[in-house]
Amino acid sequence: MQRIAYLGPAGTFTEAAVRTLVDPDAVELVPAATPPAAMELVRQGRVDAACVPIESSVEGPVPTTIDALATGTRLQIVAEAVLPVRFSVLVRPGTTAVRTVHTHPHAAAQVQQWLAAELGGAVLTLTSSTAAAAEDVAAGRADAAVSTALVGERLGLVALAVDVADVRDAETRFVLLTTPCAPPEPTGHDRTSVVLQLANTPGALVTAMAELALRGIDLTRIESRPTRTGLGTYRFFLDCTGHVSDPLVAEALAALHRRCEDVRFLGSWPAASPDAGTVPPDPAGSRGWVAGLGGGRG
Ligand SMILES: O=C(O)C(=O)C[C@]1(C(=O)O)C=C[C@@H](O)C=C1
Repeated sequence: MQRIAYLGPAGTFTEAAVRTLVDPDAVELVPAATPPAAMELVRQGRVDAACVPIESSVEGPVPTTIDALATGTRLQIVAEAVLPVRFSVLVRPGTTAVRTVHTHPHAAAQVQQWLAAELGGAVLTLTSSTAAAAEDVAAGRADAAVSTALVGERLGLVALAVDVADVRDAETRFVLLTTPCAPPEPTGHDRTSVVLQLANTPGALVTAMAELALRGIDLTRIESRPTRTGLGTYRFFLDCTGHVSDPLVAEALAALHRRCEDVRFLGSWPAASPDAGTVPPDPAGSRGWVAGLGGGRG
């Protein structure tokens, strides 16, 4: 039976995400304390894959996830899920006063206005996940948790408020990671991701991005993170539409490989929403034209 690690404990949004990506009855789900810990289990061969949050529509990237993708042995994204994120504020039955609130940093950022308005005096403590926060409430270590309705039911907590979110329609993207493998077959609505290490020369980033732009490939996300080797030294995370087997994407990746000090391929996988678009298939037949020149044609 395949073993899949996820950001636990049971009841996190990440568990809900992994359940949409794999058949939960056909795999063993293994909770891990943090995204890097889940990813390390894959690197050590102790699980077959890991599901971790990577991006929130409100808070942007999940730094621990993307840093762990850029360092250590390479892992590859093979699938993604995008889930709507709505929080419940959970307390033990009979709670009358809330002096302490526990939650995950991304959840805190998504409910800060609500917390200020409704539980202004309460002290906020950050936890490794929303489910860990709910476990703290059940164990009496906190008065309230910003968490999921599901985990509240599991732990016998009651909701002080449901559907709490400063920003309506917030979503989080989760990815399923494995050791390097042949990417899933292209679907026509795929996403490709790389991490670039660029020389510190004028125009290095803009020329790297131009390799995508000139080929009509849509850049869907760009992120920079410090390499931690000195001030002002960053690596860049680029997501674009298309699949490594699309000739234009392959050409762009080859060009990036020539231009950059290092390119780490993070995978090509089916996009969760079809808005990922497609990459033009070389409509002018330019590749065939060049190939023909070698044979004296054209
Ligand atoms: O704590 C959880 O339930 C998670 O799955 C993590 C996570 C995140 O890292 O963004 C997922 C979605 C919410 O935005 C809050 C927390």
